[in-house]
Amino acid sequence: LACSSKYVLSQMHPMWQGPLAVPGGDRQSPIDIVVRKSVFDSKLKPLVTNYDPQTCQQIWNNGYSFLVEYDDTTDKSTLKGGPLQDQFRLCQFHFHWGESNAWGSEHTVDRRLFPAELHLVHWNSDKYSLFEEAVMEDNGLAVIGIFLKVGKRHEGLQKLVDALPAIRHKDSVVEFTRFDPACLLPANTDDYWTYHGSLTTPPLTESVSWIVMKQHIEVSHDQLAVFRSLLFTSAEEDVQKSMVNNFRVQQSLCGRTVRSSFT
Ligand SMILES: N/C(=N\S(N)(=O)=O)N1CCCC1
Ligand SMILES: [Zn+2]
Repeated sequence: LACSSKYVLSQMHPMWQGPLAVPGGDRQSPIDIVVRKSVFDSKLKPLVTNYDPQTCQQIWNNGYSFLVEYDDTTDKSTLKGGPLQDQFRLCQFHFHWGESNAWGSEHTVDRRLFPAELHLVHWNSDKYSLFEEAVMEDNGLAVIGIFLKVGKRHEGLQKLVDALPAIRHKDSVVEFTRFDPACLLPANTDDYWTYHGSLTTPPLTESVSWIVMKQHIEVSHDQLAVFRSLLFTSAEEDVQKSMVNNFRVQQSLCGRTVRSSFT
């Protein structure tokens, strides 16, 4: 992928409407994290998350993934520390996964694919007053990426899995309350990689400080199978398409440095 051109065509997943010209295009996501090329930065701090389960509002199928949305009208669920200078507000989290356990994540580590990846999306509430503003700015967003591996059942995830059959079709939404996203964080949140990148779905804006956790979480095969029972398509459409492989292809690093918080 040419990194110098003003506009690059991003190889969007076939499910997405054709190639999309992306402004700038030299700090796109996801990427492969080449561990031996990452640079340890001793100034990187531990992440500080402060999530209030009372701000959890709804879960819905947006036709790309399913999202759990939080009330971000106040600073009740926040992220700070890590590589961040400011305080960020949690607005939603969602996942990307494959049709098989062999692939599904957006980021890779030394080309290693995981069956799924969780993204917790936050926006800079010190500098902006709405997500929609922050999404256009260099330091507007911070997304925590967490890899999922197939193994033991994730008890905290089950409440979310049980809600999925109610949002099988695109644009379906159900109330979803009192869910603490902290239960989805790995035990160790001190070890992470961080780099400047973009959203991995439209509008693909280059406004994201990515924080990719080194430690994965485990979910059961059956829990992932329920993710795959979701549909890309709305109830009215004649042909129903399984919601799988909703990940973007890897983008060029274009000279960026990935920093690590650990040696
Ligand atoms: N692509 C996105 N997040 S991601 N996959 O880059 O974390 N989003 C699109 C609008 C809100 C978040
Ligand atoms: Zn995502």
